[in-house]
Amino acid sequence: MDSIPVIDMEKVGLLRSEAEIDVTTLKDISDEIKKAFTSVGFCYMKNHGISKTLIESLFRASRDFFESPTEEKQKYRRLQDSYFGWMSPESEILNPKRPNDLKESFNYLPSQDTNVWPSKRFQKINQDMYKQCSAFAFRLMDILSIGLGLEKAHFKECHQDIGNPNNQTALRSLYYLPIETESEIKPGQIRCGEHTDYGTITMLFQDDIGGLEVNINGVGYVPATPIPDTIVVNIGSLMQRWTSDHLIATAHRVLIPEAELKLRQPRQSVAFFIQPNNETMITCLDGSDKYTPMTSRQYLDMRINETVY
Ligand SMILES: O=C(O)CCC(=O)C(=O)O
Ligand SMILES: [Fe+2]
Repeated sequence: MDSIPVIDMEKVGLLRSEAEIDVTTLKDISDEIKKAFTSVGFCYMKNHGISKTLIESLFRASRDFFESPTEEKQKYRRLQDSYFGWMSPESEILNPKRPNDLKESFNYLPSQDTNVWPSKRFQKINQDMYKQCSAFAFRLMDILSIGLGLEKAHFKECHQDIGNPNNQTALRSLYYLPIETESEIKPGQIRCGEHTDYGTITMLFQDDIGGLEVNINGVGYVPATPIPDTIVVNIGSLMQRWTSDHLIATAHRVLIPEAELKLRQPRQSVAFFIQPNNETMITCLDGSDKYTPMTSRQYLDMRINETVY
């Protein structure tokens, strides 16, 4: 596979109730998804059933927040030993060989909510989005369990505490600042440096600006061109480790689009980073000893420690 496939989730997405989805349907779709995740590590999903109105509301509310004065945003900044809250522009470096990422973000985990928000509305939209993303994530868990020949409930059970303190699954709104002139950009600086995601799976909602690129094996970096109403879904490195490199966590990055018009525009995206419960042992599912077992939390902490802040 040398491009990112589009998978139709109509029969297994949130437009269907769980009772409507039989194992044969899950098996069929899991074969298709597995093909994508064992080769490209990425796919687009359409007809996922997550409310379009809710997604649009989150993009709008996040943008209002990011475009508010820095002094205002400071009130909601991420506190030490917590992931919840605002992270200022250029505060993260995903590829240490490059200058700081040209982005800022707002992270939400229900269990770390300090109840300090720019507005009740922003909080409610994040809460609702977190719930819908979790519901869709559980559908993905069933599909992956079946696709890998495990009990249907296997991955669901390992993720059942999403939203609770012993699970680090997070919703992150990202804002890539508009670049007024090229002189603002340091040599080698991009919107988000090359990296693989840390967890099980990432669900990414992007606007129409573009810039996300995916390093397909044997092909090189290809654009993950925005396709309206789809989510970009990719495997994280914990899942690659868990499956002894069967499912692959593909490196990706966000460039600054060259087109003059787009250069002066901000870009927005929203990511839902799915993590297993903290104490879940990540032991190679094929019974091999390719990777040393460690808990989901130990693995996440190891990866976070490698990220430069
Ligand atoms: O904004 C994007 O399109 C991708 C962001 C990303 O890869 C990440 O935050 O892990
Ligand atoms: Fe990423």
